[in-house]
Amino acid sequence: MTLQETIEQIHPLSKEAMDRAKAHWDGIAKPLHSLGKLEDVLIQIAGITGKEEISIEKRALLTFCADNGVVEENVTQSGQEVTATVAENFLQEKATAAILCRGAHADLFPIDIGMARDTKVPRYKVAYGTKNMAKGPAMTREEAVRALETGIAVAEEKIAAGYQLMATGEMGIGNTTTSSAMAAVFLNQPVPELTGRGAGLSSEGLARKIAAIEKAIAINQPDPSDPIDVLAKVGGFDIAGMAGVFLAGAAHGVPVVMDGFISCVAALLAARIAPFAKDYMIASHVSKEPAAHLLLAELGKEAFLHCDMCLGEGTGAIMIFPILDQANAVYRGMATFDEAQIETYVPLT
Ligand SMILES: O=C(O)c1ccc[n+]([C@@H]2O[C@H](COP(=O)([O-])O)[C@@H](O)[C@H]2O)c1
Ligand SMILES: Cc1cc2nc[nH]c2cc1C
Repeated sequence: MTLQETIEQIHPLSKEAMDRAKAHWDGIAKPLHSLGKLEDVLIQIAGITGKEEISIEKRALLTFCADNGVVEENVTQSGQEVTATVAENFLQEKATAAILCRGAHADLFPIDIGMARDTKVPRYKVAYGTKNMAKGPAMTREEAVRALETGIAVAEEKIAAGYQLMATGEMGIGNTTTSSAMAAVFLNQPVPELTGRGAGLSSEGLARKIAAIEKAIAINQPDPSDPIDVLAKVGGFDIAGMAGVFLAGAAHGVPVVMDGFISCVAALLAARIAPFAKDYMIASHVSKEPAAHLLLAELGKEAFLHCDMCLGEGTGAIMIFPILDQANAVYRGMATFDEAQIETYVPLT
């Protein structure tokens, strides 16, 4: 579907399915709501799919790989060539996300949405990297829409293949610089408060990164009320691809798990494009990057894990798959009050 068609297909969650899922939890022989957020997330998934039964066995991690022209400003610890190296390692189970996917029974799909080099990673390239946003717009508006629609198309491909749960990930040297820029515009907060050390940076490097972001915002003047303008001027192709996945998941009734800082920025971009898309997103962890908790708060999301992770690739999102599985095992397999011959539990007030 096009971006516009996708936006038009995004509706509120099914309240009826959520009521049925809640009633199912309440009938299970254990104190009411004693699995807390684990109960809530399955109720959310019921609302997303419209079904009381939860099926999340077939799951995919979509990891968008892209390069960022702003690396010219010396805002990263490693060189741009690392993007391509790690991206190829996804295919050989040599990157962290690949190992975690194996453990969580998830299929990993790396996607070249805009790397500066060609690799063996499936090519959905919008361009060979973005332009340096400290000197002008990172991409054209047309490229921004095409990158969003690439994410939508990849997600739709996986949904058509039967995937029931999707996670978002990225790989792109320099993408914490673009993410901090987008976060500063969307949250209307000072750049230094939203900017961290990314994949590792000295204090001088951090100062250069803050200056580059401030310059990019000053020269491009992104319009906070126009999310695609913000993406085009100070964003990246990986962020656009992930936002496309959030939008497609919402349009097709498939839950999408958020990852760390960059993924949270993509989630906020999707929510600014289509506000109901928020309800289809599941938060996983709180990244160590300073803006992560602010983005989650803005989205009204609470994460399961606080592990100070800042690896990206979708690693935090995959970490919650076993947690969701355990919750679903209880939801599916536990005896009800009737079966366990326990009188209905009445909560103390
Ligand atoms: O997901 C996060 O919260 C996160 C935080 C910091 C860094 N990263 C990863 O590190 C890379 C970006 O870091 P940098 O310093 O090059 O902007 C990129 O490939 C991300 O996957 C990821
Ligand atoms: C080695 C390496 C692996 C990564 N994975 C995600 N971002 C990364 C950045 C670096 C530098």
